[in-house]
Amino acid sequence: MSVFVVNCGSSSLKWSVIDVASGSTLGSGTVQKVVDHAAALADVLSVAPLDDVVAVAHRVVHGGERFSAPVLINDAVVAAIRDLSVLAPLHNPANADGIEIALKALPGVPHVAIFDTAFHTTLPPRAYTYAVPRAWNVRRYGFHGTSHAYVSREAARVLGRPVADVNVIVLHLGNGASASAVAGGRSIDTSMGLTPLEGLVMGTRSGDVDPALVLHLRRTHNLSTDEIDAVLNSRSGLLALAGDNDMREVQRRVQAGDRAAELALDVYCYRIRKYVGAYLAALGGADAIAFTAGVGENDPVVRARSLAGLQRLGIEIDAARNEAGETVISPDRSPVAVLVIPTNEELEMATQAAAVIAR
Ligand SMILES: Nc1ncnc2c1ncn2[C@@H]1O[C@H](COP(=O)(O)OP(=O)(O)O)[C@@H](O)[C@H]1O
Ligand SMILES: CC(=O)OP(=O)(O)O
Ligand SMILES: [Mg+2]
Repeated sequence: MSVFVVNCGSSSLKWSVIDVASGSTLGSGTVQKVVDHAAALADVLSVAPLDDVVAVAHRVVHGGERFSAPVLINDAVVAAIRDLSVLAPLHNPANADGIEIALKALPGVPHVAIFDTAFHTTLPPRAYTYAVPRAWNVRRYGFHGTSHAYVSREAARVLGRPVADVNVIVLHLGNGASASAVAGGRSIDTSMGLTPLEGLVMGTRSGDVDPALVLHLRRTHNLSTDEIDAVLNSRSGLLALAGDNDMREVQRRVQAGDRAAELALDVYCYRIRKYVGAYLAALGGADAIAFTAGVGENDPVVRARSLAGLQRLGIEIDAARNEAGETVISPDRSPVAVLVIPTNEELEMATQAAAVIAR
């Protein structure tokens, strides 16, 4: 029994076929620079091992107030996902396109939507409430929830303790990046907000800025709302500071003595450190800090710089373990375990989709 997992992004289509019982990947791939989602999916369908597929699991970034758990997809669900595009302009339109195309191509199996926001529906009001008029009906949602859920559970497993007993700070550092504070398996705070723009510095996104920056840009640079949106989401972050959104290239430039790249790296890591401090306080102490996703899993420099100087808080990294990318990169005596845990959003999605169709 396998599940076809689809992550249809704005510029790429990632897919895998996961055998749910064993957790093994029967096939996977990424189509980069997708312009025509229908053509890209048709290509994938011709190579993916779909014989035993019992469901299709679709990643959907924004579930808004409406979706707090995975759902079987029907026309109303697709329409609601499209309606949420204003809150995730980089993600939801492509997610919805992918679903519609896959529904046509694979009409014989149930399709399930898995929402990035779902894991964070446990946030308490004090964490999700912005101090703005209630009538605006805005709040923080949080994203990358599938990854934060999987990695926080894996962290407890590595520590050999029940999920309910451990506090974990998860640092998901991929193209998008977010931190979360997970207490006993429940997300109690996370760095992304109403949209996936808030929080950490990302490849092309600014993360936290003074909200008055937007007003300033409108007034003094005469930029339109759409222009500001495009700059903060697609032309900020590492790309704006270092000239490239890929951390590997930023590191190459740092090595070559590029001062702009050095500052970009410094800003990126310092922002992570501030969130670690905030979440240590929010949790009242953590048992583990887990790095995950492309940068978190592969970049020892970012891991070391983000947590440098935190020995007094019980946080330390063993240089050799960090360089080797071991699972536990803190010294054995360390009160807070620092972990490198490869995320597996595909397995998590497949498992959740299988649970939905079993109901
Ligand atoms: N060896 C590496 N060192 C530093 N950064 C890396 C490395 N490998 C991948 N990355 C970074 O990971 C990012 C992609 O992360 P990933 O989790 O795959 O992203 P996505 O959000 O698309 O799933 C790339 O933009 C790249 O900057
Ligand atoms: C929500 C989000 O930022 O997703 P991604 O990292 O895939 O861009
Ligand atoms: Mg990823």
